[in-house]
Amino acid sequence: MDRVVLNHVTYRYPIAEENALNDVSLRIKEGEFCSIIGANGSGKTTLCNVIRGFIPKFYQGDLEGQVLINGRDIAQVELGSLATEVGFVFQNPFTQISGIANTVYEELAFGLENMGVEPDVIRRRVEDVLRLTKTEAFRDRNPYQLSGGQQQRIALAAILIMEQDIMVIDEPTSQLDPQSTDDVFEVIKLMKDMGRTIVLVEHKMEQIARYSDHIIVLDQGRVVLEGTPREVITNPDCAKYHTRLPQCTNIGLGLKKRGVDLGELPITTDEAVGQICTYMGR
Ligand SMILES: Nc1ncnc2c1ncn2[C@@H]1O[C@H](COP(=O)(O)OP(=O)(O)OP(=O)(O)O)[C@@H](O)[C@H]1O
Repeated sequence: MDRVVLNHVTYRYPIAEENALNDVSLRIKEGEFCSIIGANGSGKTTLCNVIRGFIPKFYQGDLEGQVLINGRDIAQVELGSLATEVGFVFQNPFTQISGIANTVYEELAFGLENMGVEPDVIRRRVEDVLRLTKTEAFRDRNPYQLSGGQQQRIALAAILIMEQDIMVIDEPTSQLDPQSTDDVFEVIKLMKDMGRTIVLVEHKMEQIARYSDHIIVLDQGRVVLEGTPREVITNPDCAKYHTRLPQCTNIGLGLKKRGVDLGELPITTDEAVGQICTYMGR
């Protein structure tokens, strides 16, 4: 089943001179990990805002085309109802924290309490999510006193607990160090393993190559490339759209130029290590 479908979506912000999205058509299947990449200003956040219904519900402007979430046209769906199907996390976790919870435990319980979920069920779900996201150590800490990486994991835990099908996650690691980035990707992978559909905007190509099922490349509001990580990353046009290739792919290309052919271009470190070992007869 397709969780997200866009048919010929074009959108222009109020008083903007250019369209932010131009005739975008795409499909994101149930359980798929789909990454959106592209240069600054290519329309990634705008696309996220379309999928979570903020365009056209909060943003005015001209929207053409059709957006289906779980088969329903969002033009006919209330934002409140959409919020039960689409969860989202954005770049700055600080802005996601409710500001009224004294502890991480209360922060995680907050959304469920608002929905009137039974206290026993809330306790069980909070415990489960703390365990699954390996954030038990923070349970009694004030969310504002956590580091950026820890806050981002709590922001992800807070949407995981809501049990929506579709997770829209926009540049969650842009302010994080490498270890925190890995921790955040582990939580996103956990969401995928739990069957959630992931729509991720990211610039970190190593992680995108490793975790995604599908990559969509945007350029000036258009879908210019899409496919599996291998199809997109090894496409010679990929770099043209101001996307960086994974380091191991660059190394593969560099070796090829010097006459060392490893076979298929590696897109992950593990692949590169395997190919180099084979080449060296190890
Ligand atoms: N609220 C707004 N009003 C008018 N124009 C906007 C608004 N938000 C974004 N835009 C414009 O729409 C286009 C797409 O912006 P968007 O933020 O979706 O790109 P992006 O790919 O997410 O960029 P980045 O990587 O910098 O976050 C840009 O030209 C941007 O200037």
